[in-house]
Amino acid sequence: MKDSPIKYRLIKTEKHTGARLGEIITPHGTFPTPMFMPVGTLATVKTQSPEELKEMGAGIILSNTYHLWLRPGDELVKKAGGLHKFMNWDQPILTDSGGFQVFSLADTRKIEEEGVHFKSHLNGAPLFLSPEKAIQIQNNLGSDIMMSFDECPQFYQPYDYVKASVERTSRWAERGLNAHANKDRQGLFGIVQGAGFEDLRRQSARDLVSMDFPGYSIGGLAVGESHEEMNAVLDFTTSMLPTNKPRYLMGVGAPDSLIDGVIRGIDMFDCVLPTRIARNGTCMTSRGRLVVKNAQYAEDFRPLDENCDCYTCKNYTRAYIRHLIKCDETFGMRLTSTHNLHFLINLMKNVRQAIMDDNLLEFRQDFCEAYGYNKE
Ligand SMILES: CN(C)CCSCc1cc(N)cc2c(=O)[nH]c(N)nc12
Ligand SMILES: [Zn+2]
Repeated sequence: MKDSPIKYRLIKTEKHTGARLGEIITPHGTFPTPMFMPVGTLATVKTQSPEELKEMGAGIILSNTYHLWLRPGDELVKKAGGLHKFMNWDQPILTDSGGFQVFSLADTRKIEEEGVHFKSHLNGAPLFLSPEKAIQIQNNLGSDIMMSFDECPQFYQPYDYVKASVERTSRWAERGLNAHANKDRQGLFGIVQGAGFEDLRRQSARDLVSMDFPGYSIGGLAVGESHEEMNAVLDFTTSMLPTNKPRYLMGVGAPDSLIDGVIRGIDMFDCVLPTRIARNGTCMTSRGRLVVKNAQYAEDFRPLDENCDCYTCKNYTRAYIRHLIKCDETFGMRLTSTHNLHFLINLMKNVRQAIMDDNLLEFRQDFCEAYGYNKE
């Protein structure tokens, strides 16, 4: 896409892996890659203010087409001046297309060439999403990076089902591109599907690359397959994509998956993990997961992570946070969410440095040993 508002600048490739250091330029600012993107499904990254997100180095956040279409409605957000104004976030925003939520949330859905008929997960009302509708909603939201409407098949679906699904997703991508109203202000990514089948991933990538999207998402992963299966798909998929465009691995992930995705040439990641596990007091630390609710921390007056410089670790102890979580105090979830988001954003900062220093594999070895991953 010649005049796309989304530009990728490749700065350096890491000497021993497929990892790359880059930056993505958008109408709302530029962010470095590889980057972890906090998820703000309902126009808020749960418990965090925009100022706190900027403070911790969040370069871009996610929001969600399906959820915002249902509540408060994309027309309302448009009337408010778009998502940036509505949620007081003046940096880049990426929205998913709603496809995934229809397949993961909605009851009784019927997939047709035209689009998907399903029932609202909120009140059971009949709904219909098509590629054109998904693009129109994202145009109304005004996100900087939009996603094509796709089907995310389960990883273990039979070959013939996945083949038909990939071919329909490619047709949907083209329809979405034709329906895109703000090509000068919003970039649209194609989403590569194909489950674990190399030839179907190649067919999907070839179809989408021929449409010249400004960036490409790798979908259909982080849907229950093993870590090894995900890595195997990435091993052959990223090389099918152009090197001068960003690659976004959707729905990933845990610290080891982020590092392994970067090694295989991924630039962008998103996952609800940090805020989701924070709500029940589970924290990611440099020494592995710590469930602060556990009794062993009742009189532990150390920070969650003695190697962390986040607001939570600089000011509060495990004992205090455990007390708040046990009493269902909202501030407890705020503190654990702050720490977990900071942990993944900071991990990506350290990974970018390791790419600069050409020692990403040593970094991975040290990180995984300290975290307790029994890596080979
Ligand atoms: C906030 N996030 C949970 C939502 C953004 S990522 C959602 C998401 C996650 C995963 N794993 C696969 C896919 C996929 O194949 N297609 C789409 N459109 N979205 C996906
Ligand atoms: Zn911390």
